Amino acid sequence: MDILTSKADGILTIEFNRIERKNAITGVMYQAMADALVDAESDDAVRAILIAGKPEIFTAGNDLDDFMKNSKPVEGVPPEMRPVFQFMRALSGSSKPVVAAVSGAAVGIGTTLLMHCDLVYAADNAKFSMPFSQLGLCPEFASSLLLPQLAGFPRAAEKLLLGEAFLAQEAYDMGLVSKVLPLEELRPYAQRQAAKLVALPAASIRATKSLMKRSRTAAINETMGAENALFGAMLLAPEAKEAFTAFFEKRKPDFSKFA
Ligand SMILES: C/C=C/C(=O)SCCNC(=O)CCNC(=O)[C@H](O)C(C)(C)COP(=O)(O)OP(=O)(O)OC[C@H]1O[C@@H](n2cnc3c(N)ncnc32)[C@H](O)[C@@H]1OP(=O)(O)O
Repeated sequence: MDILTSKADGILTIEFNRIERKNAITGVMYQAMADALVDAESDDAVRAILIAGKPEIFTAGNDLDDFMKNSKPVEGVPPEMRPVFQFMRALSGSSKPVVAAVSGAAVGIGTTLLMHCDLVYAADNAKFSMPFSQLGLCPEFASSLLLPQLAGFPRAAEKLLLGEAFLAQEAYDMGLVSKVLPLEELRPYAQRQAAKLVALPAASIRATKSLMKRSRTAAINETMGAENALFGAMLLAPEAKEAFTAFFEKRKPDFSKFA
C-alpha cells in the first residue's frame, strides 16, 4: 500500500509509503487520501488528522510518470473529478484540524498541501520546493495566493518564479511552518499536538478553524480554478514534456527552443 491510513485515539493518520519512488504521488494515492479524508469528515470518532511521510522524505510531489501518461482530458470526466482535485478539495475543506509532520524533501504539491493544513511541524532535515517553473508548469491549489500572503511577494517570487528550494528554518521564518524540531522529536511531537486537539471540545476546534479560514475560502477556491485551468493546459505543452523526459533521462532540461 502506497498510502497507509489508520484511525486510533481520535486521530486519522495518513502516511506516504512509497519510499522506492521517494513517495511520489500517483492518482491511486490521491484517491486513497481523498477517500480517507471524506470518510473522516463524517466520522465523529475522528477529531484530528495527521499527515506524515518517512524520516528521509515527505514526498517528491506528483508522480512525473503519471503526469506524462495520465494528463490528457478524459471524455465525460470533468477535471475537478480527478483524484488530485478530490484530495485537495477534501483537505482544504476539512472541518477537522490537520497536523502535518514533514521530514526530508517536500516537493511541489508536497509543499502546497501544507498551506491547507493547520499545524505544520518540520524536522531539521526538511527541504521545501515548488519547482513548477522548472517543470514548465505553474503554481497549483492556491499556492500562488497563499504563499505571497504568508511570506510576502518578493520571497514568494523566489520560491515560485525560480522554484528555489528552502530549508526548515526559512520555512518557519516565512510562516509556512509552525515549529522546527530535531528529526527524532518530530513524529512524537506532532502526535502529541494531535492528541491535544482530540482532547479539546470538537465544536470549539471546528468553530475556530472555520472562523480562521472564512475570509479566504472564496479566494482560495477562485484561485484554484484559475491556476488549474492553466496548469492542465501546461501539462500537455512541450515544455513540460521536455522537463519530465529530462528528469527520467537524468539530464538538465533544455527550454531554449521554447518562446
Ligand atoms: C499537482 C502537483 C504538482 C507537483 O507536485 S510538481 C513536482 C513534481 N516533483 C518533482 O519534480 C520532484 C522530482 N524528484 C526529485 O527532484 C528528486 O527525486 C528528489 C529531490 C525528490 C529526491 O532526489 P534523490 O534523493 O536524488 O532521489 P532520486 O534518485 O531522484 O529518486 C529515486 C527514484 O525515485 C524516482 N522519483 C523521484 N521523484 C519522482 C517523481 N516525482 N515521480 C516519479 N518518480 C520519481 C526517481 O526517478 C528514481 O527512480 P530510479 O531509482 O528508477 O532512478
